[in-house]
Amino acid sequence: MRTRVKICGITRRQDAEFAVKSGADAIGLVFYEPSPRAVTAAQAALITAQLPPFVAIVGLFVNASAEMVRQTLEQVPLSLLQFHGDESAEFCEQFNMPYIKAVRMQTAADLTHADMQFSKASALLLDSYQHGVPGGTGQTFDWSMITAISKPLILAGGLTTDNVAAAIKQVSPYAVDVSGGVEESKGLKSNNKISAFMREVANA
Ligand SMILES: O=C(O)c1ccccc1NCC(=O)[C@H](O)[C@H](O)COP(=O)(O)O
Repeated sequence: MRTRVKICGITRRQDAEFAVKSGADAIGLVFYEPSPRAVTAAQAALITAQLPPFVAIVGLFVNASAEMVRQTLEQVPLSLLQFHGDESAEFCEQFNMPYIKAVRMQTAADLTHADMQFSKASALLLDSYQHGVPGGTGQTFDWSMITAISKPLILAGGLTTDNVAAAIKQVSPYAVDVSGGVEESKGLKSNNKISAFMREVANA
């Protein structure tokens, strides 16, 4: 099966459109103010306004209030929610929307525990653990910690054109998620890097 691609941390409309034109299955919008990739709901509405159908628009939240998630949902046509903080399963499930739970991998047990705890998640997204940094670290983690789970697995954390083929070969994820690896500078994506990344995934 083809490996899906999500390009996360999009802050400009032209980057969203180029990602989709290049074959990305999903784009991610970061609704977490301390991030250099943060967007407001109003910006996100503009970024996504002209996107074609059948592309998933994923809204990323880190320990946001339920009210903030609801307000964002009112303004942005999100297909999926991504929770990248310490949210409980109960919190994630209250919006009656499909959701992805991010797991910051320190040990293999983190994955098996999250698989059970977030039994209603559409997928688990595995990211690198770095103390005090919720995500977008640009760091890989030890993929040998990954074991089979009961739901689709999205591999993230430090993926680039140089390592994504090896990652797919070793992990066989449902999808890969990239942010820093396709940027020219924080928050600004590079068309050349997106094209090269998509080529590597297609050939993997
Ligand atoms: O991108 C951020 O700044 C960010 C901040 C807080 C939580 C998550 C964040 N990003 C998540 C992602 O973009 C990716 O899903 C993932 O962390 C991989 O990022 P990267 O290692 O840069 O490819």
